[in-house]
Amino acid sequence: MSKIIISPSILSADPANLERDVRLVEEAGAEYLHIDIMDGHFVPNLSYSANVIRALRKKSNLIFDVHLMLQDADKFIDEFAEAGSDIITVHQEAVPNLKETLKNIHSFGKKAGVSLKPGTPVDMILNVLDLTDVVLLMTVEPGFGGQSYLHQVDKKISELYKIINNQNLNIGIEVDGGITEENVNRPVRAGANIIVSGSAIFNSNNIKDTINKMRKKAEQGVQEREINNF
Ligand SMILES: O=C(CO)[C@@H](O)[C@H](O)COP(=O)(O)O
Ligand SMILES: [Co+2]
Repeated sequence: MSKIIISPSILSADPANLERDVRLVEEAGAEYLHIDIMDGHFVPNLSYSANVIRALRKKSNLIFDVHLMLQDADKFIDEFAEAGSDIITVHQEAVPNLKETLKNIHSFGKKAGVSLKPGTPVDMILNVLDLTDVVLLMTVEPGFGGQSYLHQVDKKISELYKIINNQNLNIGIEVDGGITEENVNRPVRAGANIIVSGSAIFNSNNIKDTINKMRKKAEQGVQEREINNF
């Protein structure tokens, strides 16, 4: 069974209680912490800076999964690496020379991710898969938490899953946006193994219970995938 990784997105955490909320998801068994960085240009919203990563690094042993929604990501890789990121993901749509950016991320000893907006085809990253540790498929338009999952991305997830399997590559497939315990089995059935979830986790009454249920439902998705031989 391929291991499911849960990456709670702190965009939906309580900004006045970030340390507490990060501790809650860590105690609940999450493996990653998803940190959205927005610049108001690539996406019409602003969020955290590297300072938040630097501060949380002292408080948490979670794997920091940093999603850069920046028009000028290349300018900031060194800063986000130094601040304590473990995985640094850039958007294919925002980076002029993706190969060089991924090599730069690796030069800091970090894992390199590439993200695609819902409308960007998988073809756009086929030439960089050998430099990629994680592909982050957006299942909403990037910019905001609390949106609804776009089911049309399911096809793209299974397309990528087949490519990765056929080429025997060691690349995680991460999905981000609108994921809840009710729908998580769908992207997993299609091939995803890293699950980002913000509002469904942080707005729930019982974070631990929600993460446990989400993981269980995701594991069912893995079984369904294996049975159907997707
Ligand atoms: O990158 C983004 C949004 O651009 C996400 O990581 C959101 O933070 C996910 O939030 P939910 O859709 O799960 O509420
Ligand atoms: Co994100």
